[in-house]
Order: sequence, then structure tokens, then C-alpha cells
Amino acid sequence: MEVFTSIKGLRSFLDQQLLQQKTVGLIPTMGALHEGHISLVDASIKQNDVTVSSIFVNPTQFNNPEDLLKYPRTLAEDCAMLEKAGCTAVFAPSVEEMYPEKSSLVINFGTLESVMEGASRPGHFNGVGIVVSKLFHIVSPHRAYFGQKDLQQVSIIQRLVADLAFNLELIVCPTIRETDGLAMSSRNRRLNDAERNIAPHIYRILEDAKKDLVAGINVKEVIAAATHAFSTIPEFTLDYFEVVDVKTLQPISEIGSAGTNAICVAAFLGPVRLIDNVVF
Ligand SMILES: Nc1ncnc2c1ncn2[C@@H]1O[C@H](COP(=O)(O)OP(=O)(O)OP(=O)(O)O)[C@@H](O)[C@H]1O
Ligand SMILES: CC(C)(CO)[C@@H](O)C(=O)[O-]
Ligand code: BAL
Repeated sequence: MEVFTSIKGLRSFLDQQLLQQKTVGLIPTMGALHEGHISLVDASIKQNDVTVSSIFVNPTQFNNPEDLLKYPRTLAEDCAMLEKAGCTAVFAPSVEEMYPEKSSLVINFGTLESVMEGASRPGHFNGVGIVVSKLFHIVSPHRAYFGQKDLQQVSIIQRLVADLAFNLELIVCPTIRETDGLAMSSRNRRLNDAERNIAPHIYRILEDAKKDLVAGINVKEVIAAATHAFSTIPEFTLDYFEVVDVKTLQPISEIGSAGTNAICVAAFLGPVRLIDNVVF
């Protein structure tokens, strides 16, 4: 497996691959890899000749300096996992390589970003839009892989691809969970033992809410019950719990047909902010 830190180095490697008519899959990540990331790598290896994983903790998408500072960084272990998985190349640039000058680009995703993660983390999706656009330009992948765990990010990137006519296929992969239901996430590493034991309640509350909605209980009541469930566990501070249309991401007062609804949650467990969702 090749590891590149410069855009030039990666580009010349990829140019050779393209000359040989090889297809390229890209998995953008911020590192501290887990089986969720590896599931994206596996999907890419099945569908492409060359799989590139990027590892870059993108400062422009962090609105909270402590979150950025404490974001886990484990490059050596990440590379070992990627090599074992059969990844072809890793792109792990420095901040200076990606941003030689401060970017002044502004990308506005309108109503897609005015809710949930976008509302709670001002500027977050502007930063995601900038870095993902740069990665798409640098790698020119045939396919790019993203996880459903970051549901709003998927919608934002679908929009970006359509608006800027990126010539690639977006592949959305299911959320990989621990055996107790907790969605795998790099930030889980920041939980202490007590917090880690409590964390699976996020998925339990999501699943209970889904069952109640499917059984016909109204959205307002279900949100109130979920909010109450979080309030009974004092370690949690709920940021949002929303029932939304999966396409528009706007709150709904009644659920629609199967596959068009999502429940999205963000909650602090101590200082760590975790997100999860179910689509049904
Ligand atoms: N549990 C998971 N299952 C499937 N895909 C995942 C999972 N966790 C993250 N991903 C996907 O991996 C890609 C890179 O995500 P990222 O590096 O931010 O990891 P993360 O675990 O989401 O970290 P964090 O949420 O703590 O920032 C994203 O497309 C994300 O949706
Ligand atoms: C897509 C991404 C790698 C952009 O920095 C990040 O938002 C993430 O890890 O989901
Ligand atoms: N997993 C999404 C990236 C972030 O939380 O900044």
C-alpha cells in the first residue's frame, strides 16, 4: 500500500492508474478508523481496481476548537488497518498541503443545512463541502463512499455532486454498529467506561421511537417520549431529536411511506457529541 502526503505524489500515482484504464474508489475519512470505515473500503475494493482512502482531520468543518484539538489521531494504526483491508493507497495530507491559504470559499446548502448538524455546528457543512470538493478534484474517483451514519452529510454531498457536476457515483453504505447497537464512531474512543456503557441507549431510544411511529403513535408524542427517555439518564445532554423526511431533511408531523422517514439524534455524553439515525 502506498502512502502519500502530497497532492502531486498522489496525482502522479493516479495518473498512471488511469492510463491503465483502472477504476478508482475514494473513501474520505478523518482517521481513527474502525470497522465502519473498513466496510466502506471493502465496498470500494469490490467495485474498483484501485481504492484510495484519505485521512485528514479537516479544520474548516469544526466549529468547536476543543472538538478539533481532541479529535483522535492514530495514523500508524489507521495505515495498518487499511493495508490489512487491501486498500491500494492512503492520502494523508497536512493542513498546509490542503490549505496553503485560508479558504474564503462559501458554499450554502440552503434548507439542507439549516437543520440538525448544520444548525448545531455553524459552518460545518461549508467546511465539509470545501474539503470534499477538493478531494474529488484531487482524486477524480469513479466512485466515492460515504456512511449513512452521517445522513445529513450524505444529502449535502449528493447536492454538491449534482450542483458542481462531479462525474462520479456516490455510494452510501449502511451504519455499522457494535454488538450492543452503538453506531461505530471515531469519537467513541473519547468515552470513558461509564459513558461507553450508557452510549447504546442512543440506538435503543431511536429504535423505540421507530417502533412507536410505525405503530401509529403521533410524531409529537414520540419526540416527547424520546426526549423524556434521554432526560432520565443524567449523563446525556440532548442536542436534537428530529423526525424528518429523508430527502428534504425537514421535520415532518406525520410519517410517510416506508423508506421516506428518518429519525436523527445528536446527544452529548459528557463532553463527547455523538450522532445516529434510523431510516424507515
Ligand atoms: N459506523 C459507521 N458505519 C458506516 N460508515 C461510517 C460509520 N462511521 C463513520 N462512517 C463513515 O465513514 C466516513 C468517515 O467518517 P469519519 O472519519 O468522520 O468517522 P466517524 O466515525 O463518523 O467519526 P466521528 O463521527 O467521530 O467524526 C463517513 O462517510 C462516515 O459516514
Ligand atoms: C467526509 C469527511 C471526511 C470530510 O472531512 C468528514 O466529514 C467525515 O469523516 O465524515
Ligand atoms: N463524521 C462527520 C465529521 C464530523 O463530525 O466533523
